[in-house]
Amino acid sequence: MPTMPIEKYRAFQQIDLPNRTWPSKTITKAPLWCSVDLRDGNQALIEPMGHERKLRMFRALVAMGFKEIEVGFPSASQTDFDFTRFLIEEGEIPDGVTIQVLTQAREELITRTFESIKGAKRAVVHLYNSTSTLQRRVVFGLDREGIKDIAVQGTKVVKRLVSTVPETEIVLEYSPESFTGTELDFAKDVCEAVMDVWQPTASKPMIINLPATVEMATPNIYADQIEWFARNVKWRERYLLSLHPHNDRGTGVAAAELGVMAGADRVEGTLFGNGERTGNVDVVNLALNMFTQGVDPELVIDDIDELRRTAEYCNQLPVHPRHPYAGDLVFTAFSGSHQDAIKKGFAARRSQNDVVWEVPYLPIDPEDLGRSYEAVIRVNSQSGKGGVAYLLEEDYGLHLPRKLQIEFSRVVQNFTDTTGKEVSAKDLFDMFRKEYLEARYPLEFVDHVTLPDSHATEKRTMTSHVKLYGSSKEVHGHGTGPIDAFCDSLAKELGIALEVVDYSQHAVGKGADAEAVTYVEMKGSGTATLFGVGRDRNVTVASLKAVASAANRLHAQAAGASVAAK
Ligand SMILES: CC(=O)SCCNC(=O)CCNC(=O)[C@H](O)C(C)(C)COP(=O)(O)OP(=O)(O)OC[C@H]1O[C@@H](n2cnc3c(N)ncnc32)[C@H](O)[C@@H]1OP(=O)(O)O
Ligand SMILES: CC(C)C(=O)C(=O)O
Ligand SMILES: [Mg+2]
Repeated sequence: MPTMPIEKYRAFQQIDLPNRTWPSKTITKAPLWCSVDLRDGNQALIEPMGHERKLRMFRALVAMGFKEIEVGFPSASQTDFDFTRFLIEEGEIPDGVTIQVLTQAREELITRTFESIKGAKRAVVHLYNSTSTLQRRVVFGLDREGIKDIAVQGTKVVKRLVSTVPETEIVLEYSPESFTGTELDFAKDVCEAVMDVWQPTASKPMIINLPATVEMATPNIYADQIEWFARNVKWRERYLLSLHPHNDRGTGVAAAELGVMAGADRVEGTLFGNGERTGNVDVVNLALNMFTQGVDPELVIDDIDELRRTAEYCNQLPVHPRHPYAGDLVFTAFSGSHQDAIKKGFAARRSQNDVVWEVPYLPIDPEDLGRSYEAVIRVNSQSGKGGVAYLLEEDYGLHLPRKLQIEFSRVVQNFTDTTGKEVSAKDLFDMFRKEYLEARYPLEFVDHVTLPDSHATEKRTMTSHVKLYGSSKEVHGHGTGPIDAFCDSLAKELGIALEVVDYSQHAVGKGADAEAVTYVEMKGSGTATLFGVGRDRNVTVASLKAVASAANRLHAQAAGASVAAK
């Protein structure tokens, strides 16, 4: 017994194209892009764009470098008509940019459409009628000839009206709407009939747009349909073959890519895939896919966050946090092993000065899209030491030794496991500060004086002022350096036995603001070691503070708590 009522559905029929060539093609050049945000995207919105939102979107599309922009369906709404007039009358359309307007193949609608484009230098008049078996039967109640006639009559009207806009160069675009549900021989028949009326030439080609109005099959089938069409429909050099994929099966981008491999010249789509139902094909996704293959996408997408804000404002719809390239979380790694690999990838790039982008788990350099690395690594309970260390390094300039990374990540893990929450870089630094830099109880280092030794040996005597359980004390120690001497004084005068196992130091900041950070790994009376960290403008003071930090942490550990947990 099937789990679902499969008897209600039929498999899409394969296309008979045994010698298909598209599977071995590579995309080496960007197609002509046409944005349909202001029409197809707009018609799918809960609240269609008004003038102000349309203009903001139009300007963003122009700034990106779109050369063709479908600005509306002027015969359908006064807003779209007025907007088209506004663009023309206010000189908003830069040279090299062509507006496109959609119309059904109905005379009164085409006439109104022509009224909307008067005065434009160039305009694509996009004529459509549905040709699929289903729509022929249930929507139009017409046979093939009847449907072809709608297309032919519509084209004749367009041709006749060209003389009403003498200052405008008209390009005809014809869409056999619901192409993917149309028999290929019939799509050919209709499109050739339209071409017979329009008489395109190689120097003045028309556009034939083959929409996956509804995505009905796997993307290879769409590619087969496109290749079949390009090979079998006459006058290939007299028309630009355009794709208009929708995303019903979630494969709109794949369909467009395979369609381009199959010979398409042009792609219609929207920013971030807004559009009817599951959307139109996402042109940003497509363009950036090309970019990651070293192909010039011929669209500027260097501030993807701003572009996303524009789309979200105009469409009044959010872009999903995991949306390819654009989502808030797509350049973010929470998981420990990914963070570790990304951190190493960045370090390798820095040391090798590589031109070619190769960082594990990051298919594109976020900086190319105007996104910073800051958000790349984020820390929650799934994260490891690498992510924690990365954030402290990137945001606070702290280069934690590897063993300290492991030690501190336990403190972080304890917190994230308990709260279940993400921790920001600032949270991490606060934890680090409390755990190490502010570990001042019971021992606080106050200051020190190093005295020249009267016996001219290598050792020196150092007097330090400390507080122990809040009481000021002066202690004296002997050693080859300040750390050595300080440990000596702590052991002899306060009974705190400490041994330095490892030591490292680096500067944070530059010039007058520079500070030293010292990390000391120390051993108390037991065998386990732990770290102390000190920070100060004075290099020696930073080291002595680090020793005190370690002493306090050993004390806290002996008492069964981390300093941060107190
Ligand atoms: C796949 C796509 O995205 S196609 C674009 C769809 N976009 C839109 O429809 C948005 C704007 N549309 C509208 O505002 C309206 O549909 C209008 C103003 C264009 C037309 O409105 P109406 O005149 O009320 O007609 P409606 O849209 O209901 O169309 C239905 C009629 O047009 C016919 N029709 C539909 N599409 C076409 C077409 N492309 N060419 C010719 N006739 C068509 C239908 O067969 C139907 O005819 P009938 O009334 O004789 O049964
Ligand atoms: C008007 C046509 C091209 C359309 O939007 C579609 O078929 O999806
Ligand atoms: Mg569409």
